Amino acid sequence: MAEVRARVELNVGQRSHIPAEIVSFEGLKDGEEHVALVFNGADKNQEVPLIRMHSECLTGDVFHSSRCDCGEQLNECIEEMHQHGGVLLYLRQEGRGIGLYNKIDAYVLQSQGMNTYEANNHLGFEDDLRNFSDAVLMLQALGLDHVKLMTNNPRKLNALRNAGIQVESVVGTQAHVKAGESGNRHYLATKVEHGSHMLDIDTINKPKSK
Ligand SMILES: Nc1nc2c(ncn2[C@@H]2O[C@H](COP(=O)(O)OP(=O)(O)OP(=O)(O)O)[C@@H](O)[C@H]2O)c(=O)[nH]1
Ligand SMILES: [Zn+2]
Repeated sequence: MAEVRARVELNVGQRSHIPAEIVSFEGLKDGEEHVALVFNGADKNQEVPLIRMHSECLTGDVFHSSRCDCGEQLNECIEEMHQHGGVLLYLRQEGRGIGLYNKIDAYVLQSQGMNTYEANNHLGFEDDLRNFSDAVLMLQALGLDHVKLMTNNPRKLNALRNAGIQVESVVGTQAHVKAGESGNRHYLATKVEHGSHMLDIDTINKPKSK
């Protein structure tokens, strides 16, 4: 069991124009400072709020790196939740759980020709070290057991369903394709082929059908 530690208002988004609340927790198990952003009081006002479990990506979320789509997904999610309400779980799972320095080592290998999963394996890590049990604790602490889930990753859906959270529907994020040699097309294609992500990279920056 986890519980809410503190909850306070702040404005977020690229122009700091979107009202939200940030929530911290007691009793999480990973030892990481995961937080939730709540939009429009959705945990209290909505029976089945939209949620997203966003894994931290410093290079994408903060620096908008061309190597991935994380920052664009984060902005898309914040805008969507501004419109419709929702709960964004920001999970401190940098590099799919291997950490920032290891991810940078993986980038070095990717620059030499490996794909994202091969690079992880070469460094001695599994494809994906994330588990979502703290995310489940956070949802439970917020009293959420019925949700709509924003993701393209079937592992996240399965993790919630296996933990007894009712996922009523899944909403995909857009394909945020960045062209060129330093772009993320290969990264996105690898996620589809190897990670079973439900992403149509030929829909470039258009909403997926839901
Ligand atoms: N190890 C490693 N991690 C990466 C790499 N690129 C991005 N990440 C991490 O991947 C995580 C995001 O996971 P993704 O697989 O892109 O997407 P997802 O969160 O599983 O799925 P969505 O919900 O659809 O976004 C973040 O923690 C990033 O830091 C990479 O090349 N190597
Ligand atoms: Zn990223």
